[in-house]
Amino acid sequence: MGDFNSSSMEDDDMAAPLFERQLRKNYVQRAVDITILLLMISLLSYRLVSIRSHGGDGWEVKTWQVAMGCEAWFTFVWVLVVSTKWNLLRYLTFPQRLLQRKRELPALDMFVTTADPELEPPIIMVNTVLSLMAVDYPGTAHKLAVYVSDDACSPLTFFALSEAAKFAQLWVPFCRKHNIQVRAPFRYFSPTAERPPSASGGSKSPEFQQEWKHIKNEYESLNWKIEDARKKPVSSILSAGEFAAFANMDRGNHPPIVKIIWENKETEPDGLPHLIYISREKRPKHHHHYKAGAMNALIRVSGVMTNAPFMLNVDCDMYTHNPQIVLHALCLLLDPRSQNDTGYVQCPQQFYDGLKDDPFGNQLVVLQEGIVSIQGPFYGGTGCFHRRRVIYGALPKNVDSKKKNARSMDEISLSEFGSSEQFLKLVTRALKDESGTEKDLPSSLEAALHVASSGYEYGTSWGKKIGLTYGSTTEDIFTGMKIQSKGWRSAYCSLDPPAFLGCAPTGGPASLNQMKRWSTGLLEILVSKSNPIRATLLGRLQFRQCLTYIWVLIWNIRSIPELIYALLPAYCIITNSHFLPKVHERAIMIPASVFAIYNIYTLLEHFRCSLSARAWWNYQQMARINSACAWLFGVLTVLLKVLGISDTVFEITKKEQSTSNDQPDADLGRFTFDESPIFVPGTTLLLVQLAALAMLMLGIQPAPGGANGSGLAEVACSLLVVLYFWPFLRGLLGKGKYGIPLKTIYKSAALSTVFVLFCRFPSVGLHR
Ligand SMILES: O=c1ccn([C@@H]2O[C@H](COP(=O)(O)OP(=O)(O)O[C@H]3O[C@H](CO)[C@@H](O)[C@H](O)[C@H]3O)[C@@H](O)[C@H]2O)c(=O)[nH]1
Ligand SMILES: [Mn+2]
Repeated sequence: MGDFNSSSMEDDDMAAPLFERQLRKNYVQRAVDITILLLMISLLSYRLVSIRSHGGDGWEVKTWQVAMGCEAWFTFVWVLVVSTKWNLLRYLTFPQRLLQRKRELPALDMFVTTADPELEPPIIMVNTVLSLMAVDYPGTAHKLAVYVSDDACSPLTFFALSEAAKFAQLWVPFCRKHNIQVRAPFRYFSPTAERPPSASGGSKSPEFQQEWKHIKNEYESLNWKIEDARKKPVSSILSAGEFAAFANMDRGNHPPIVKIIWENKETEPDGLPHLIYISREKRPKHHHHYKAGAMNALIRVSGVMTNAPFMLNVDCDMYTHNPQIVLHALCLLLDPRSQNDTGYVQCPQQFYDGLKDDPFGNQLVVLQEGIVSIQGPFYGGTGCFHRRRVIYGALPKNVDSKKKNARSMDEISLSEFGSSEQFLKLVTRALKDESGTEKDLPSSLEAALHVASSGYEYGTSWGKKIGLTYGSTTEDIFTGMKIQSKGWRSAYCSLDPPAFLGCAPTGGPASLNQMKRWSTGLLEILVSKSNPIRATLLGRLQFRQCLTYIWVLIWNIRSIPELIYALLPAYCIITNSHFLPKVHERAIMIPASVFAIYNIYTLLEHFRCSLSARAWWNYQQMARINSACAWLFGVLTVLLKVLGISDTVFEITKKEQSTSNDQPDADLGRFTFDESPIFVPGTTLLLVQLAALAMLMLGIQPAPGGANGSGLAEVACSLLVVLYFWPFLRGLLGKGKYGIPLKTIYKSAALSTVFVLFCRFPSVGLHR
C-alpha cells in the first residue's frame, strides 16, 4: 500500500506555498472593543466612588454592590473577548499547487458517527456518506475510506448503507463525470434545486438529461427502500447471513460488529472509496463515553484496517458541500511549514436550510469569526481533519521540551495503546508518519473486532492521553485543547461554497437542550484536572489561547450574574429604589453608552457577515434566553456532577432533512415549548418584570427610601427584559407547542410571587 512521507521535502520548500495566512485589518473593531472596556471600567469606578452618596441606607448599598458585582463579571468576560478578537486571521489555500506537485496524495480515513435511527434518519446519514465517497481526489480515490460508527447497532442503518453502496456505483461516477457541485443527492435533487441542474459548464445535453433522470429515479428508489425498511421486521430486510449479526441485538449490550460494505479491491485509482460499518461493543459494565468513545473506536478500527495518516470526522448530518474540501484541507496540513506546526484543520460549522433571519440564533456565523487567530480554532467535533499521529499523542518536532512537567505529561509508551499486537505495530508506523498496512481489509477484520471491543480501553490511556478525551459532553473542545497544550497549532478552512453543511436544531426545546449540553460540557472542562490554566502553566497552551478557552468554558457561569442583573430593574421598581444613576445625572451616560455602542457594534458585525438587522435582534434575544434557561441548567448539571449526585449525559439533537413543510410559513421560526423545566427561569423572569411594571402603572409602589426612588432607567431596563423575552410573552398566550405549558406557568407564577413578596416584605427576606 502506498506510503506518504515527508521525504521530498526539499523540492517542496522551493515550490510556491500551499496556503497563506492573512491578517485582517480590524482597527475600528479594536477601538470599539477598547472603548467599551474603558466605559465598563469607568462604570465600576463610578460605582465604587458613589457607593456612599447613592447608598441611602444599608439595603440600597447592597443593591449597588450587587449591580457592581455583576458588572465586574461582565467586564472580566469582556477582557477575554477583546483578547480573543484582537487579531482576525484568514487562510487562503491553493489546491491547484498541491495537484501540480508530482507527489502522490496521502490516504485519508473519513469517519461518520450516528447514534439513533429515530433522531438521525438513516437517509440523512446515507447522504453524508455518499457526499464523502464522491469527494474530488484525482487519481487517488482508492486511498479514501469511509467508516460509519453506529452507536444504535441498528440493522436499518446497516441496510441503508448497503443499499447506498450500490447507489454509489452510479452516483460517484456521475458526479465526477459532470463535475457536479452538490454531491449529497437529497440536496442535489431537492425540489428547490434547478431541474435538471446543468452539469458544470452549463451543458444540458440530452445525454446528460437522460442520465440525470435515471440517477434521480435510482435515488428515489433508494429513498423508498429505506423508508419501507423502517416498517418491516429486521429479518426481512437483511439476508440470512447478515441478519445473524443483528438478531436479538440490544443496543446497550452487544458484541462488536465490523462489516466491509464495499471494498475497492482492484485499488483502482478512480474507483470508489472503501465503506465500512462499525458498531462497537457495548456492555453495561463499561461506560461507552458517547461520541468520544465512538470516535476512539473508529480511530482504532481504521488504524488496523487502513491506517491513513489523516482523518476527517463529521456528524451524520454534515454532508460535504464542497467536493474540493479534502484538497483545501491538505494544503493546510501538507505545506512544509505545517508538518510540525498544524495539528488539525477545522472547517466552520454551517447549516443548510437555515431559517430566515436565524430565529433560534444558532447558526453561529459571527461567533466563529473570532476564534481563529491565536493558536488556532477549537476542534468543533465535525468538519475537522486530524493528523493520526497527533491524535496518538505525538508532539510537534522542535517543541520546547524544557518544561519539566510538560515532559512527564507528554510521555506515552506503546503499551498504553492497548493489547492488540497488530494495532501496536501500525501505531508505531503512524507515529513515524508512515501510513498504510500490510494486510488487505478482510484479513484485518479480526484485529478490527478486537480493538472495537468494549473492554479494549481498560488499563490503557485511551480517552486520557490518546484519542478523544473523555469526561466532557463537549469532547471536541476538550480534545482540541489537549492537542494545543502539546504545542500544536490548528488552522481554519473556511470556503465558498461551504465545506460542510449540517442541520441546525429548530424550535425552543431542541435549541435550548443543545445549548445546555454544550455549556455543561464546557464547564466540565474547566472543573476537570486538565483545565486550560493547568495546560498553560504546565503545558504549552499559549496564554492568550488560554484566555480564549476560559471565555467559552465560563459561558454558562454568566447566567447567574445575568439573571441577577435582569431581576434588578424589577426589584427596584417593586421596592421603589434604584440600581442605575438617575436620568438627570451625568453618570447615566456611562451605562447608556456601553449599551448603545455594544448594540450598534454587534449590529454592524452582523451586517459585515451579510446578516440582517432582524437576525441580529433574534441573536440578542436568543442570547438572553439561552443564558437564563439553558446556561443556568448547564451550571446546575455540572454542580450535580461535582457533588457526585448525577452524571452528565449526551442528549442527541434531532435532525431533519429540511425544515418541514407541514407548518404554515408564518410559524416556521416561531419559538416552541415543551414540558421541560428548562423554560421555568425564563418564564419567571418575564412574570417578575410584568408584575413590577403593573405595580408601577397601578401606582402601588412604596414610598422611596430617601429621595432615591426608581426612575426611568429602571423602567427602561425592565421593558428591555420584556422585549428580550418576547417569545415567552407570546408563549404565555400561545397554544399547543407554541404555548408555555400550564405546569410551567404555575411554577413560574409561584416563584415570581415569592420574589415579589421577598421584595415587598423585608422581614421575609434580608431587607433592612
Ligand atoms: O452516544 C453518542 C452520542 C452522539 N453521537 C454522535 O455525535 C454526533 C453529534 O451529535 P449531535 O446530537 O448532532 O450534537 P450537536 O450538538 O449537533 O454536535 C456538536 O457538538 C458536539 C459536542 O457537544 C460534537 O460532538 C459534535 O461534533 C458537534 O457537531 C452525531 O453524529 C451523533 O450521532 C454518537 O456517535 N454517540
Ligand atoms: Mn448536530
